Amino acid sequence: MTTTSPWAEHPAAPDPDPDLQAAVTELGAAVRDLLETTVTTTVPAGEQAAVAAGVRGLTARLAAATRGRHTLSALDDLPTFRRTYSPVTGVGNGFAPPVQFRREGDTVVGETVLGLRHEGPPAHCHGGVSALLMDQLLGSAAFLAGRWGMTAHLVLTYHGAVPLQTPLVLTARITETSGRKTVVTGGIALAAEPDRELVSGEAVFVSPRPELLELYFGALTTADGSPAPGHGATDGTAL
Ligand SMILES: CCCCCCCCCC(=O)SCCNC(=O)CCNC(=O)[C@H](O)C(C)(C)COP(=O)(O)OP(=O)(O)OC[C@H]1O[C@@H](n2cnc3c(N)ncnc32)[C@H](O)[C@@H]1OP(=O)(O)O
Repeated sequence: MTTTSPWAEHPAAPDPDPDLQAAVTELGAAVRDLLETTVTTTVPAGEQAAVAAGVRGLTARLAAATRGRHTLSALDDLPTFRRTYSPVTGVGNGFAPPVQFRREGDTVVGETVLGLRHEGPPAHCHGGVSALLMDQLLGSAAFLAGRWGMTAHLVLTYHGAVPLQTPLVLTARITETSGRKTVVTGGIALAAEPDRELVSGEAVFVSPRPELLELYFGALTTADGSPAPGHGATDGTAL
């Protein structure tokens, strides 16, 4: 398979600690419920203030040990793009629906249901959240075909409002490949009406030239402090 991923030739990390994976997944789910409930609750002010104090106490417990932005989580792996905290697919990210994408022939498909934490117009998805989903969907289609890249161009058309709390289907396919560039199209539709796209779009993904890879990712380390696969230790001048 032709690949444009700078990490594809590096060995995948071993499977993560199952206890940590389970705990992170459960914490992500609990925070997801919390986020959704904070934007839907109608309990009185005093009760909300009391809950806020409790949440701050829990946050302090988690803050006892944290990582910086140049350190991958212990659950993540670049060669396989295991990304636990993605705002779209990450089981550990409470904002994420989360949605998982899979290949079906030459198409990439994902199903999801959005919540009120994703609201823009009342009862409907925020246009920026649709863009977030589309970026990840189209990027995943490139990745699942072995062609990783960063988003260089993303154009969307909003044909119809995307309802919350309603099953959705996301589909995408590659339309063109050339050198480091991959062009992908796709859309979001109701699961009940998969042929009528509410959002459609096209994106160009470009695997960055080596100088940019070094600038963006040169300082990355794995959770144990080793240089991330594909990157040597740097002087820390990466962005
Ligand atoms: C499971 C994993 C799933 C992953 C999904 C992830 C989805 C989310 C992805 C993201 O959010 S990435 C974050 C948002 N994007 C960025 O921050 C990228 C910012 N832009 C850049 O860093 C650079 O512009 C970029 C790396 C995209 C390209 O820089 P390069 O210097 O490597 O590209 P270069 O100028 O050499 O062009 C290489 C090819 O791409 C083409 N190209 C570059 N920019 C383009 C553009 N904007 N539109 C169309 N084509 C473009 C360019 O014409 C050329 O085509 P040809 O080879 O045919 O001549």
